[in-house]
Order: sequence, then C-alpha cells, then structure tokens
Amino acid sequence: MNLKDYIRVIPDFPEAGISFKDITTLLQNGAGYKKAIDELKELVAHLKIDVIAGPEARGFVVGAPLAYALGVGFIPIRKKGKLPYETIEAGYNLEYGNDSLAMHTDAIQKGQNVLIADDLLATGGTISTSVNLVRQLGGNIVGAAFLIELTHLNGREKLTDVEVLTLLSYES
Ligand SMILES: O=P(O)(O)OC[C@H]1O[C@H](OP(=O)(O)OP(=O)(O)O)[C@H](O)[C@@H]1O
Ligand SMILES: Nc1ncnc2[nH]cnc12
Repeated sequence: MNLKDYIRVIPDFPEAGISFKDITTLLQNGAGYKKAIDELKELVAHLKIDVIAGPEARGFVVGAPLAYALGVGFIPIRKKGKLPYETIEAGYNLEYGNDSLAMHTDAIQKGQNVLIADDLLATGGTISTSVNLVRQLGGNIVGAAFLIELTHLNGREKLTDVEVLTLLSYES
C-alpha cells in the first residue's frame, strides 16, 4: 500500500473549509506506521543529526520513533505551561487558531545538529517557531522533516533557510 492510502481526509474539521489530514489511521496500522518511519529515515539519511526535536503532540509520534531508529536523542517542544524546568517560549499562528511553544533552556547543547520533525507542514507557523526556539538555544538546524506537506499553504516560504523534506504532498 502507498503511504497516502493509510491517511484519512476529513472535510471541514476542526472548522469549515479545513481539509484535515488524519494520521490516526496510519498510526494504528503497524505496517503503515513502520513504513512511514522507515521512509523518513531514508529521506534524512544524508543529514548529520545529533538530536531530533518535535513539537507536541503529533511531532512526538513522528520524531520519537525516528530518533530511536537513528539512535539519537529526542527533545519535546511542548505547548506552553507543560515543561517543569526553566523555559523559553514563543507564540505562533496556525491553519486554525494560535498557540505557544516552549523548550527547556538546557534542552540543546550549543552547536548540536538538530533535525526538526513533525507530521505535517501547513502554514509553517509551528515549525518556524520551533526553528527559532532551537536557534535561540544555540542549536544548528540541519533540516525539517514531515510526513505531509499542504503545498497550497506555502509553509516552505517561512523556512527559506531550512532544508525541508516531506514524504507526501496534498494540494488542498
Ligand atoms: O504548519 P502549521 O500551520 O503550523 O500547522 C501544522 C501543525 O498543526 C498541527 O498541530 P496542532 O497545533 O494542531 O497540534 P497537535 O499536534 O497537538 O494536534 C500539526 O501537527 C503541525 O504541528
Ligand atoms: N489541514 C490539516 N490537517 C491536519 N493537521 C493540520 N494542522 C494544520 N493544518 C492541518
């Protein structure tokens, strides 16, 4: 099966006009989930990665298994108010609504090569904020990897200085 066959598309969720790409149907299928992570591993094989950082929540289900497969660490970028130690935070807008992300101030060692991973690139708000947080902490962004890119939302334009790698694209 093609990876796209595992993804369910729900019209008008969470609000009218949004075509929601539901990855729960991929995650619940062992063969599909493994294929997705294996393909992402191939996609990033040319990069020198010390650590992967992924934004809550779906960035965890993509970033953590990818980190395990590569034998590198995983850093959770969490929604504001969830991390217990000293943090830096930044607000952002996304396709539906807005939010704030946070990282622990000691999450990254200066000069570490960081890959950002998430399930989906839409407007790019989540990932450009994640990139900025990692850079504020002294990390070197080597790329950003996604299962899905929504090309009509032009998220790449917010990431001009980042190598963006995606497995699947949707035009609406
Ligand atoms: O490119 P953007 O416009 O920023 O949108 C993409 C982000 O939106 C979704 O996360 P969401 O904030 O819905 O949170 P979730 O992972 O907790 O469901 C998705 O998992 C990406 O992180
Ligand atoms: N259309 C969409 N489907 C799934 N997740 C999203 N995150 C932002 N836009 C999305």
